[in-house]
This record gives sequence, C-alpha cells and structure tokens, in this order.
Amino acid sequence: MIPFGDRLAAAMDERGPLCVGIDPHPKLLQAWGLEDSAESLRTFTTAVYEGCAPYAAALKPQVALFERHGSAGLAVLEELFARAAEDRVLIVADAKRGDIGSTMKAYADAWLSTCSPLGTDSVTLSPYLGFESLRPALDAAAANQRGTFVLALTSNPEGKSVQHVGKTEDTGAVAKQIIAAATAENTAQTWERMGSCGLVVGATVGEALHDLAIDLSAFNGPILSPGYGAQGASAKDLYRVFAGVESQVLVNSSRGVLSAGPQVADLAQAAQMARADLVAARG
Ligand SMILES: O=C(O)c1cc(=O)[nH]c(=O)n1[C@@H]1O[C@H](COP(=O)(O)O)[C@@H](O)[C@H]1O
Repeated sequence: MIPFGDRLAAAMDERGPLCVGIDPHPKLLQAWGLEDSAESLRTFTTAVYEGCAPYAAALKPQVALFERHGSAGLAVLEELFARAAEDRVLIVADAKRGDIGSTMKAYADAWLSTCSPLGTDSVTLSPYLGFESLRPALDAAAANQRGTFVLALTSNPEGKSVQHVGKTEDTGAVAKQIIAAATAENTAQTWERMGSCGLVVGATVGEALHDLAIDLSAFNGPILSPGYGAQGASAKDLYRVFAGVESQVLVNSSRGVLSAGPQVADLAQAAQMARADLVAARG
C-alpha cells in the first residue's frame, strides 16, 4: 500500500486542502433536530460523510464525542471507518492518544493496526509524555502505511503554558523540539511527497512560529491545522501562519461546516464554500 503521507498528498491534489471534522456536539445534534443518542450519531455521521467527503481530502471524527455514548458510539465510528476504507476516503481519528510506551502499544493496536475494528488511516497523538513515548504508534503507522498527527502548537490559548516553554534555551521551545522529532521521524522513512508523521499546528497561533524561531520549511510531513472557522481564524490568517508550506497544510473545519446541517445538500454547499475560501486565500 502507498504510505499515508503520499495518499494524503494525492487526496489534497484531487479534492483540495479541506478536512471536515465530524464533531457531533450535543448542541449541534439539537440544532439538527436530533436527540442526544448513539442513533443520532449515525444519522449525523452519514449526512456529513455524504455531503462533505467529495469536497474534502479527509474527514476527522472527534472520538470524544462518540465515546460519550459508550460502545454504541464507538460502533458508529467502526461503521464510518469500514465505509471510508471501502470508498478510499481518508480518516483522521481525533483521539489525541498519549501514554507511557507499554500502554501506548495498546493504543497503537487499537487505532493503527490493520485488524482492529477501530484501525483507520491516521490518528492524532499527544507527545506530552515525551515524544519517544509515542514510539509504538509511530512504528505501527510506519509498518502499516498509516499516519499520525502529533500535537505541536495547539489552537487553544492554554497550550502556550506547555508548548512555548524553553524558548530561550539552546534546544528551543517544547513545540520546536516536537517539530524537530517529527521531522527526524519522517527522514527515517521512505515516501515520495510527504512523510506519514504529521503535526498539529493551530491556525490561531498567530506570531508563535516567529516568536519561537520555528521554521516549518524543513518539515517534511502534513500539517493538520484546526482553528479555521468557528475558533476565529480566517483563511488569510491561516495562510499567513503557513507562508511557504501551504501545500502541506490540511485545514480542519468542524462547526464552521457542520452548522449548515442537517441537509446533505447544505453540508455539501458549506464544504464547497470553505474549500473555495481556502483555495482563494492560498493563491
Ligand atoms: O487535534 C485536533 O484536531 C485539534 C487540535 C487543536 O489544537 N485544536 C483543535 O481544535 N483540535 C480539534 O479540531 C476540532 C476543531 O473544531 P471547530 O473549532 O469546530 O472547527 C475539534 O475536534 C478539536 O478537538
């Protein structure tokens, strides 16, 4: 199978830079006229899939919003993953996993193996127990042609208290070290267009890359960027942050697109508009 990074690069060539988040928040379910139940997650997920998959390089289900419904919620995710695999629609499972290495192996088995019911194309990871604690997931992704997105500079304002620490030291800020580790990870793999170890950098980080002396031009993988739309970053803000690495950026929008539901045609129109907005700003 083609490595994840190359599959994502091809999907972005074909369908553009948009990733639509599948975030069935209770308030959105209500706004769609649905009750807060696992069956509603199925209706919600199906509508987003059918409306948005043609206009998005990937879909990113927010796992927490499925876990709220226990095993019935996870069953909806399993169904989504099976359908997407059949249709070759790329999935980023937004599970933000991170634990000590021995436990991390179990998370890797769950999300990145080829025989687990929750195994899918890629998963988000938190490196804040140490980047190397992610090793089992990084190795599983490489072995199974799957991908990871490692949190580097998150879109929330609180992230700074951890991610910006150390900026005046020789090693640079924590986020800078995470980015260097992800770059090295991709350097050790074989791929054509992009490596399969991605980063998460929020569209809302403003001047942080400059302030932390981070140069993303050396980074050789995909950059998942949330924060566009509902969190306030415009397409212009986003491409100002990512000047020079535009082609690597997979831009997530969840509520910004999902608020157009519940009709499939309206979701499709919202996804097309978001994609057009991004493509125009990217130039
Ligand atoms: O990993 C993520 O996707 C993520 C990282 C981050 O720094 N900020 C962030 O908002 N996210 C996720 O991206 C989605 C953003 O949703 P909207 O703000 O509705 O577009 C949510 O599912 C968040 O959990």
